[in-house]
Amino acid sequence: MCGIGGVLYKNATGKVGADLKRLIYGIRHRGEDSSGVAIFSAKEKIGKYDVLLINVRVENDKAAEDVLAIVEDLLKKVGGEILEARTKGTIMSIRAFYEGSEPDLCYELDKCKVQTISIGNQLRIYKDLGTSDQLDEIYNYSSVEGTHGIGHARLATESVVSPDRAHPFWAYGFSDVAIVHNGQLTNYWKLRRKFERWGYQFRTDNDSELIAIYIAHYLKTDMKLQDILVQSLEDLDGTYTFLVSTPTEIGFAKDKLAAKPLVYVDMEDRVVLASEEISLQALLPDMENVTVEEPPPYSTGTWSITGEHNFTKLTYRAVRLE
Ligand SMILES: NC(=O)CC[C@H](N)C(=O)O
Repeated sequence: MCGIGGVLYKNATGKVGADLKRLIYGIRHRGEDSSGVAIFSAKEKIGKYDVLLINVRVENDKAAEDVLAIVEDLLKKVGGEILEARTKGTIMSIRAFYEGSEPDLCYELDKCKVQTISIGNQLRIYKDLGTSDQLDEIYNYSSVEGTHGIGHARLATESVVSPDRAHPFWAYGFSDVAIVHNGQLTNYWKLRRKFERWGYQFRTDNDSELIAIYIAHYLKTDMKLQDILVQSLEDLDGTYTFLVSTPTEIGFAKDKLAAKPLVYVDMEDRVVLASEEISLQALLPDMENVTVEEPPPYSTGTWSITGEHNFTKLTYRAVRLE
C-alpha cells in the first residue's frame, strides 16, 4: 500500500507541518514502516544572499560534532559559512550561505560519508522509521509553517526498510524537488541505468527515488511541471500514484491502471490531497461543506502557490495484436 498526502496554501503561508501530520496520521494504516514530510517555505534572504537549507543524517552526538566540522570545512573552502546548525533525533538541520554548485556539495559530503537528506532554499525533509506522530515527537515538524508540502506513510515494497529509503525522496543533488509515491515501477532498473549513463547518481535502491531524478532532470530542461507529469505517464511503467513538490507547485500523476487511489479537495484557501478520504477527514473538520474529487485514471494535475491549476486526462488505447 503506502499512503501519500499533500497540502498547498494559495497566496499564503500556513500550518503545513501540522496539516501534514494529521493527513499522514489519517492514513497510517497504509504503512507503518516509516514516514516523512517535505515542507517548503518562502526563501530566506540575508542581504543579497539566499540562505541554503541542508538536512543531513547524524547517528549520535559524536557524529553530530564530526558532521558539523566536515560541513563547515567544505563550505569554508568555497567561501560559504554555517549560520546555524540544530540536531533533533538523527537529523541535523543547517542554515548556511553557499554560492557554489549544490550537486558538488552533495558529492563532497558523500565522500566524507555524510548522508544528505535534502538541500534547497525552501525545502526541508524529515523522515525516519515509524509513524508520522512518532516522527513528530522527535522532529517537531508540525510546528513548521510553509507554503506547501507532501508527506508519506510507507509499507516497503521495492527495497528494505531504513530511514534513507523512507519517503519523501529528494532528487539527489538538486535543490527543492521532492516526491512521495504509492506503487511500483516495473521499468525502474532499465530507466535507472539510462539516467546513470547521463551522469545522475542514485543513493538508494528504492524505485521511488527514480521519480525524483526523472522530474529534476526535465525541470532542468525548462519543461513545465505539468508537461513533465504527462510525459511521465508514458515513460514510467507499473502501477503508481505519486505527488511531486517544487518551490512553486504541487503535482500528481496517476497511471492508467489507477490501482493506487487519490482524492483531493480544492478549497479557497488551500488544496489538500491524500490517498484516502479518511485522511482528509483527519484534517478537515467540516467535510459536509467540501467537494471531494477523485482524479480519473491516466491523468495529471498541478496547483501553484499563486492559485493556478492545470489538469490533463490522457486517452489510453490498448494495442490490439492481430
Ligand atoms: N507500498 C508502496 O507504495 C511502496 C512505494 C515504494 N515502492 C517503496 O517501496 O517505498
